[in-house]
Amino acid sequence: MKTLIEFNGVTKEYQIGEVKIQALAGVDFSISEGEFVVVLGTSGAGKSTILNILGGMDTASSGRVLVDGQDITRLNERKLTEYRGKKVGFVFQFYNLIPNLNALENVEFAAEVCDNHLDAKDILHKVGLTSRTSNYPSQLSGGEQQRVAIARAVAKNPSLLLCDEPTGALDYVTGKSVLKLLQDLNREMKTCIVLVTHNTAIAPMADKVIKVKSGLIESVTVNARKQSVEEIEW
Ligand SMILES: Nc1ncnc2c1ncn2[C@@H]1O[C@H](COP(=O)(O)OP(=O)(O)OP(=O)(O)O)[C@@H](O)[C@H]1O
Repeated sequence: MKTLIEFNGVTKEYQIGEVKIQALAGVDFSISEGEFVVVLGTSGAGKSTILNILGGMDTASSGRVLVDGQDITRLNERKLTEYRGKKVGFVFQFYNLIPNLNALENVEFAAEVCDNHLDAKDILHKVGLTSRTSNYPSQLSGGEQQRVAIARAVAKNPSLLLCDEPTGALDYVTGKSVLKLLQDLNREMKTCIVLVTHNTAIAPMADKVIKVKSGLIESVTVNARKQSVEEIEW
C-alpha cells in the first residue's frame, strides 16, 4: 500500500513567557493510504499536537510532514488553508455544528467548497440519518450530532479523516456505534482515518497503533488481525 503520511523528525515547542514546552521532541512515523490508525497516549503526551500539525491547524517547529508527497510544513498560508479545506476532514469531541442550519445544510455547507465532494443526502443516508435531515442540531441527540459531524467531514471526500476523541462526549453504546460507523466508512470508502484517544481498548480495531509518550513515539504496532468494534469491550 502506498505511503500517504510521513512524519520525519517533527518537533513542536510552545513558548509561554519564559517557559518553553516541548510538546513533540522528534516524531517519526508513516501511514499508508486507507489505513485506520489509532494514536494512543496519556494526557499531555502530544496526541492532539500531532493531529493538529497533520491537519494544518498548527505548524511544526522543525521536521517534515509529507502528505501525499507534499511537505505541508512548507506551504504558505493560502495553500495551507486549501489543504485544510479540501484534503482533510475533521471530527472532534464536540460536534461544532452550525445551530441555525439543519443536518442536511450543515453537511452541504462544508462540502460545497470542495470540487469533488459527495452528495450530502447520500452521506447522511450512509450514517443512518435519512429521516433526520431537516432537524436542527438542538433537535438531535449527541450521537446523532456526531453522525452529522462525521457526514460533514466525509462529504468533502477527503484523503484523510482526523478524529480527536470522537466518542469523548458519548455514552458507551453510542460511542461504540460511532466507532463502528468510522470503521465501516474506512472499509467502504478506503478513507485513511487517524483517531486520537486515551482509550487503549480501542486499539484492536486499528490497522496500526501509534503510542505517544512525552512527545516521543513509544511504539508503532501493526495489528495482524484487526477486530471489529462489536468484538471490543471496555
Ligand atoms: N497552544 C499551546 N500552548 C502551550 N502549550 C501547549 C499548547 N498546546 C499543547 N500544549 C502542551 O503540549 C503538550 C502536549 O499537548 P497535547 O494537547 O498534544 O496532548 P494530548 O496527548 O493530546 O493530551 P490530552 O489527551 O489531554 O488532550 C502538553 O504539555 C500541553 O500542555
